[in-house]
Amino acid sequence: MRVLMTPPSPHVPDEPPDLIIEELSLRYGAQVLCADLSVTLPGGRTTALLGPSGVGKSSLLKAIAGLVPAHAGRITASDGRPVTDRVAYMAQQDLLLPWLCVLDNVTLGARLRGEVADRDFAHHLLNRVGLAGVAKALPQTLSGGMRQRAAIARTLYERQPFVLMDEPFSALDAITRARIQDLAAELLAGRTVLLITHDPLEACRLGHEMRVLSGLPARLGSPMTVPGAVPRPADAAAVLEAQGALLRRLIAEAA
Ligand SMILES: Nc1ncnc2c1ncn2[C@@H]1O[C@H](COP(=O)(O)OP(=O)(O)OP(=O)(O)O)[C@@H](O)[C@H]1O
Repeated sequence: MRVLMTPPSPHVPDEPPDLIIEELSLRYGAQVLCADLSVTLPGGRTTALLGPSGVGKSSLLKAIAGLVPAHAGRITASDGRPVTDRVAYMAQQDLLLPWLCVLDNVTLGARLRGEVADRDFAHHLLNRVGLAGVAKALPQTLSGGMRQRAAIARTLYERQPFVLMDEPFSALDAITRARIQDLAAELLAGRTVLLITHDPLEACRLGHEMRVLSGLPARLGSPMTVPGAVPRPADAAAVLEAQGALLRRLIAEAA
């Protein structure tokens, strides 16, 4: 029988590092996405990042992960250690390897690092995301939402101090989404998380702070916060109020 409680994570640092972005400039050829962008993502907290399509949210995430080169600027950790080799990154596309079963996709990072895979933890995660019955299935036999849950399990399996998630719950139905959001909040406690979402309610449920990226070149609005511990109940008055305020800010920024 698989354990039902989350095993203690050996990788949560005592003092989760801040992620510090200084004077960052990102470009694709002549297209300038951002210039002189500076922000500190607080250690051990989840920052929800919203903004119009095409503003550069995914590119920012990829730059932090080291997948897109910065034209100028610095991305560092407050503990002075490197960032890119301590990042768990979940892209918009699930990037599951089609020739590996779900379980082997979840433990892929360990295999790539030459570590012995923690199969108990992987099974635990698959159980928690509702995929215990398809651990041995190939990704192409799963629905879009199931594939996304497998990718979430793979990201949570990594237990890195920095977690970057690009619209991780977008393919999930409303009930599954709420359940997996709760699981993510539980397992991401103590991590420094940047979560891209287009859903103001999701941002207000999961974010210790919310930021809106807008404009060309893009700039970040001041942080918004909501009282209460995450994950916040979707129907809490403070969450609904913040959701409205966030939506108004998104509309104002788009005008
Ligand atoms: N590899 C690339 N080469 C050239 N241009 C790119 C590349 N990736 C993204 N872009 C462009 O950069 C801009 C920002 O894209 P990005 O995907 O970062 O935006 P986004 O805010 O994440 O959008 P969405 O919310 O739709 O996912 C867009 O104009 C996009 O076309």
